[in-house]
Amino acid sequence: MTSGIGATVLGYPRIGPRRELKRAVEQYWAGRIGRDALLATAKELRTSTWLELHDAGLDSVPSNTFSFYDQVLDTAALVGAVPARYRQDNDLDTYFAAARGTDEVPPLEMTKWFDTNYHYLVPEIDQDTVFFLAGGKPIEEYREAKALGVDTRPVLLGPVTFLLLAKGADPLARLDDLLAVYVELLGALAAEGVSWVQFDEPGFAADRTEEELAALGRAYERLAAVPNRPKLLVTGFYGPLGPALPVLAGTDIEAIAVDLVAGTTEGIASVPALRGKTLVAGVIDGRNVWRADLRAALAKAVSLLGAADEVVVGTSSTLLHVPYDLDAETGLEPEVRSRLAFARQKVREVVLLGRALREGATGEWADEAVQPTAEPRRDDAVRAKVAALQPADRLRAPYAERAAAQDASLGLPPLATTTIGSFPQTGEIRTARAGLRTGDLTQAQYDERMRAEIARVIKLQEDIGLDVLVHGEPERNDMVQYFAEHLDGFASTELGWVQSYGSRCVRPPIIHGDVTRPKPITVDWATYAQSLTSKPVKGMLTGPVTILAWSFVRDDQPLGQTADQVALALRDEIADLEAAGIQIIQVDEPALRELLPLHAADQPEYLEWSVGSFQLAVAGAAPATQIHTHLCYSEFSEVIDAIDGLGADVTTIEAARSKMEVLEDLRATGFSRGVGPGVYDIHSPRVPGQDEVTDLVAAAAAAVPPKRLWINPDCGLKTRGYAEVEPALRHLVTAARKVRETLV
Ligand SMILES: CN1c2c(nc(N)[nH]c2=O)NC[C@@H]1CNc1ccc(C(=O)N[C@@H](CCC(=O)N[C@@H](CCC(=O)N[C@@H](CCC(=O)O)C(=O)O)C(=O)O)C(=O)O)cc1
Ligand SMILES: N[C@@H](CCS)C(=O)O
Ligand SMILES: [Zn+2]
Repeated sequence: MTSGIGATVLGYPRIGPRRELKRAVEQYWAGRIGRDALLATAKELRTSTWLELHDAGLDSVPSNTFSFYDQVLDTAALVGAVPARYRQDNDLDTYFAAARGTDEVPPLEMTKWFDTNYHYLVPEIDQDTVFFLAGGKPIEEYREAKALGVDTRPVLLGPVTFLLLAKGADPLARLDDLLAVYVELLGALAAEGVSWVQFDEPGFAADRTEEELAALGRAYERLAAVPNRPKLLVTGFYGPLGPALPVLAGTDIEAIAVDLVAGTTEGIASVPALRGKTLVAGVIDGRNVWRADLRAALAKAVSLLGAADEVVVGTSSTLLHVPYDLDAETGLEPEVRSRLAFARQKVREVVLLGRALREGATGEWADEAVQPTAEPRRDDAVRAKVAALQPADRLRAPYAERAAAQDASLGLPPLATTTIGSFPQTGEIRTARAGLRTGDLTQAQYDERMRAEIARVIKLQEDIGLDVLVHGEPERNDMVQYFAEHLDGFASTELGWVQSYGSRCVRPPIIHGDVTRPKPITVDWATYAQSLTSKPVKGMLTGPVTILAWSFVRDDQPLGQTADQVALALRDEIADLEAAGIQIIQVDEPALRELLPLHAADQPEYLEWSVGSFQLAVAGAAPATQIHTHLCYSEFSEVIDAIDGLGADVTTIEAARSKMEVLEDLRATGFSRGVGPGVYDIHSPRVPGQDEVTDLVAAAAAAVPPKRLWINPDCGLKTRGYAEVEPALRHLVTAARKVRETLV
């Protein structure tokens, strides 16, 4: 009755413990290393991952979790669905062209991967897409691991989720054609001697229609019917599988993995078709960094014994979203460290639990399970403030009153031009920050360099002719981490890198206790910038929802309570900026959509606390202070009402990359305040031509009254270089002027 799968993790980080892949890929793009050197780095990373997971004692080790950029693009490449316009001399360059665009063609659209801070490239699938087995990545990686003595379990993005994530005319209608490729692939994997294959179907952790559920059932019936195939494990992480669980259980696959952190054990035992299958109980949190309560996790797994033929232990999701190794961190306070587990530590938790489930809760497991953990930092003053909050604390003056006060004090033209905040993070800026870290620069020397950079950026914006300026955020390593480093209740890591998209990584801070602001954070930089120009300079803050979304958040109290603590800190910061003479303040909330629960039933509660915390942060601002917010990286149609509810005076939003699709949503909701749909896609190195930007500005002007329309890029410019940014911003300002001239 052994399943042969046993304790396992559903996926693993791939960027490298020291971001080796990021460096190699970026050097390859810059032409500084060749293809062989890049491939060698990739191989070393895969090798060390497989050996580490194998040596740690996992019963089954996943493969094909490596990616040069994104697993969804990998899947498109595997099934021959990379659009022909990206074709280059070789497959690797075609792949990177689709990810990053070329001088001639923009890249594939990129958007949020479920409710995470990872971003995937959106496949384009329609009736003309010709699917075929175009690559052998899963087979090659299986062979590579086998040569090291590790018999792995290839992981594939499931065919139904792949189509659900695609854009085009009814991608799901192409399921049968796509399945033919998966069938061929399963045959090829079987011929290699593969014993298990994992199919990820996270699309089914969200609400799905009957038709989509039927497609899921049909897909796995078909794959299970392949003769002499490997055994099939289907996963559905980031939430409960809900009605998809009986559908999958009704097929002839061998195993199903359930997320028992975002979901519960409820209802699982009542799916009779699970008997005869293996259930991978995802009891170790793949998304957060808290050390598991091993006894509670074991109890959860034990409660499912009998629900299936066999129950084994796993992570709740892939470990892609957590850092590699807690042991690499040297600066964490012992109390905080005692509460944490990163990917490597989670593997150990899985191994220990697997043994405890099989052999009994004794020995090493028992010792580990009773290790004490520290209590979270407590601040009674902030707790009392949150407890005493009233609805009025989240209310601003009516918009009409605010708009009149702002018109009078700011006097901005129609189609006012601005940027989203950051200017390029140049090598010099990053070297200066590295110098501050190592002691090569004193704090005073570092501050001086940042001021010089701010002065340069202000002069450049004046020269380009922008209407509302920014200080450029040179002093920020990241828009969330920077604030975390200046607030109490947060911890930062040195090497806790997590992939955000492609080669771009973040180090999510850890909110381990009550949050307070010891002193003003941004005021000196903003006032210095304002002192250099007569144009208004926007103060720049990150909002409470985004700070939570891009951090690892304590799980011992409701998220709304933690968000309100962060909001109170930001409210004090806004008061200090206003007092220092800053008239426009932007509070970025790019992650508002990201945290939206996947199930509609859970969404109202989320929207209440998230919108409420933003309102709490900004509601202390005077009517004449113009509050901007900025959103990007997502489809926003689902939360357009919530965006309205934030009560910002101006909302800048990503639009260029999706060719202004958001304008239709804005029109449909009757959005009545200032809005800046992005007219420059900053995710691509490509500089948009003058006519292209002018066309986008004209399209925006046709959809939004000129007085309320702002002209800006899609997002901040920190990932770009000046060679691209300067001409693009000049095109943007010229486009705004041209369209302004057409207004009567
Ligand atoms: C807007 N986005 C963000 C998201 N999440 C965030 N937490 N932050 C965001 O801005 N999610 C959605 C989007 C898209 N995502 C990203 C994510 C990441 C980047 C990005 O540019 N990341 C940088 C790292 C930024 C950083 O922390 N920089 C530090 C350290 C820099 C560094 O590598 N230093 C070197 C030494 C210096 C040198 O020689 O260069 C080192 O440590 O070895 C800093 O500036 O101090 C990345 O490089 O991946 C963009 C959008
Ligand atoms: N102010 C930030 C927002 C990014 S979403 C920036 O400009 O980088
Ligand atoms: Zn943005």
